[in-house]
Amino acid sequence: NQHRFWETQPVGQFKDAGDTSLSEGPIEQPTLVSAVKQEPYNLPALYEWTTCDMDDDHTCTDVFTLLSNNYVEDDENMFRFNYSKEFLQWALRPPGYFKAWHIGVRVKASKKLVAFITGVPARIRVRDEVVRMAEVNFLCVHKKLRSKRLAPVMIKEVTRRVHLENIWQAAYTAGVVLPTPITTCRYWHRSLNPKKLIDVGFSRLGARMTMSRTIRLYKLPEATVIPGFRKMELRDVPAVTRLLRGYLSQFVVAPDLDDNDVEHWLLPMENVIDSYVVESPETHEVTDFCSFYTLPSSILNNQNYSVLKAAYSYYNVATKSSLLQLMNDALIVAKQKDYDVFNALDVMHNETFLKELKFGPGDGQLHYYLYNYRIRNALAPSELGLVLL
Ligand SMILES: COc1cccc(CC(=N)NC(=O)c2cccnc2OC2CCNCC2)c1
Repeated sequence: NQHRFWETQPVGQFKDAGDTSLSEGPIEQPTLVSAVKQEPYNLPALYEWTTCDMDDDHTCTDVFTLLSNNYVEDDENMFRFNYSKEFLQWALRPPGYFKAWHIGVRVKASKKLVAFITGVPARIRVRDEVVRMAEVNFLCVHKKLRSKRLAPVMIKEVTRRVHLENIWQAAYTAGVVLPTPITTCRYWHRSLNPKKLIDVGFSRLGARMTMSRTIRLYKLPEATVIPGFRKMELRDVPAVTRLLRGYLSQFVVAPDLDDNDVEHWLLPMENVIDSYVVESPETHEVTDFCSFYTLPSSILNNQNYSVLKAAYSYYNVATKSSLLQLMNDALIVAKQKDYDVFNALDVMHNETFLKELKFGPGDGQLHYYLYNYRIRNALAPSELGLVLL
């Protein structure tokens, strides 16, 4: 009965797999917003709903602390995602966001924040339909409250609040298999600081490899190589939007980004999002673009280090350079900025550079899901053009 909850939801059900009579698209039709349940779902006695105002520093600190101590860990419980406050404010306040979708659960007596779930609005294209969706993320229940069936009520509550805004679909990811993934990605890691990665147990010294040989293997040039490679600026937004829309149009599922979205999601912010363009020295045209976001992980028990500084590949478009050369420059910049590791999923055209740039396969998978939208056959990761934070 581990999928007891998901069998009640409008998502692709395992029993429907292979049923070609089921059409692609919404599973349930929208209702009138006035027909949506107006009051929040019931919580267990001692708890209350709270809307987390991410503009308020104290609330932001409460959210940061809950996630820092209770959010996703790797399969061996050696690392835990440690999103920064600035990152959370960026991730949760895109154009058109709803404060009501930043949902917390507090202990009535102490007001302690013990659970969290969020949605942000996004326009996601599925084949040639642009669908208004919620990107649901940061579902977290305090370690001491697990198995109280809080997660299903958190999911129902964010769904209810999304319905109140007349939005009927959602996109989300998970490291676990739920009904039913639209695609399953592998994640890959490129060592930048192999000595630290081996010391903290993230990587292991290769067979017949010495530490000095390993350090040499992952060594990168001090400076980027592509002429005209520079940090993205506000004036680049229209060109980057054009590049991105052109590139993403080839994927089955991808965000439908306009200038406003690109300005929010891709303008560089220190220790949150890094974005670079290649401006042709001859024509001054912007021909390529690469980006990565900053998501450190707490190292749960190591004498010498407490934080793993990790970069996560975001959106990259190469039209004049090769994607290989462009990502090599991204690695060089990440190394310059003292990142320990550069992570990427095998989505979009990423598998064309992973092995050649010395990425190694991670030991887990990331499953992508759509809520209330059926995709007839699961996609290959290379058909997916969506990266969630
Ligand atoms: C190294 O520290 C970790 C701390 C917690 C979990 C994991 C493994 C893991 N689950 N990694 C990913 O999900 C992952 C690997 C590569 C790229 N993006 C990823 O996840 C992103 C996107 C989904 N939301 C979390 C961040 C690693």
